[in-house]
Amino acid sequence: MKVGIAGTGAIGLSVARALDAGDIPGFQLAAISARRAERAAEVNGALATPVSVHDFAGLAEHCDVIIECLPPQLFPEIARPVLLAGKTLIVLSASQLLQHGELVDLAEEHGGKIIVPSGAMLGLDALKAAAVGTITSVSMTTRKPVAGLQGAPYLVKNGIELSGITEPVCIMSGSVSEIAREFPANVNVAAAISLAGLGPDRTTLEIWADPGVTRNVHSVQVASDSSDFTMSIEGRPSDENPATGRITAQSVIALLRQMTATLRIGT
Ligand SMILES: NC(=O)C1=CN([C@@H]2O[C@H](COP(=O)(O)OP(=O)(O)OC[C@H]3O[C@@H](n4cnc5c(N)ncnc54)[C@H](OP(=O)(O)O)[C@@H]3O)[C@@H](O)[C@H]2O)C=CC1
Ligand SMILES: O=C([O-])CC(=O)C(=O)O
Repeated sequence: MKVGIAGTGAIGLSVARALDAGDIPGFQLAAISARRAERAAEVNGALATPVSVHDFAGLAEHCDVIIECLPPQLFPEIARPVLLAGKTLIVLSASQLLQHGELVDLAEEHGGKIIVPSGAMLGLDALKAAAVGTITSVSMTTRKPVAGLQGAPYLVKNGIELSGITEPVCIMSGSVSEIAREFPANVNVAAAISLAGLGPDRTTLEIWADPGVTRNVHSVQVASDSSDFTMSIEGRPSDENPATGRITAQSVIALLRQMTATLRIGT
């Protein structure tokens, strides 16, 4: 299958390299999309087999599977042409699905598929299994280094300055739906958890800026009629973007490998 990568930053570049190295059987990197021609040239320079560069419509036309690794606000621009063409869209900016439910309808109408990888989170398998029964509560806490939150629209709008903090500060708490509107680049994990479990209105979230952590730390507590469980992950930052955990790109590679695997483990 031909893969197109939209956005070649921390996640996109890592996945492009794995495809280029032949580490994902059954999938071939066919095209990329970049904001700047220099970036596209830089990425192609790092690949053994350079690929063509397209705009989003071109990726939709030339590829079977398109991996969205873009700044969150561009999500509808890539999702529309891909889903209209009935192709498969792998979504990293998962928070955007909460605001763009119409794109799921578009996929349904045109035979497109939307896949949200586990990304920087764990335990989506157990949560989906619990959701077959009755989940009573899902509560999540995310702690981030201050640098990972700088520039978030909510902080800018409310004039919240975090650079001098010496103690952890709870920046916002509420439902995932409420928080996703204010922190689009910081709640992809929470969005995926909510979509796998109780839904964004009933999944609660606290976001902390913590000067004592150097990694994103996500903890989730689940209560259900089949099981109660607690999950926690400390993601090591990627080299290219300290706000993005290194495991995120690895999760996409694992997802692609699983799509063609004979032996498949986990939900
Ligand atoms: N689901 C999950 O668990 C996780 C999801 N994410 C999300 O995944 C997404 C990607 O993350 P990450 O790779 O770290 O982000 P980066 O900022 O590292 O990369 C984004 C890339 O998109 C490029 N880009 C910007 N505009 C365009 C455009 N118009 N056309 C093509 N490319 C463009 C940027 O180029 P340039 O540098 O030139 O602007 C950059 O190379 C983000 O939304 C992030 O929030 C992140 C971590 C975990
Ligand atoms: O932990 C990460 O790598 C990124 C993150 O918080 C998110 O996108 O929700």
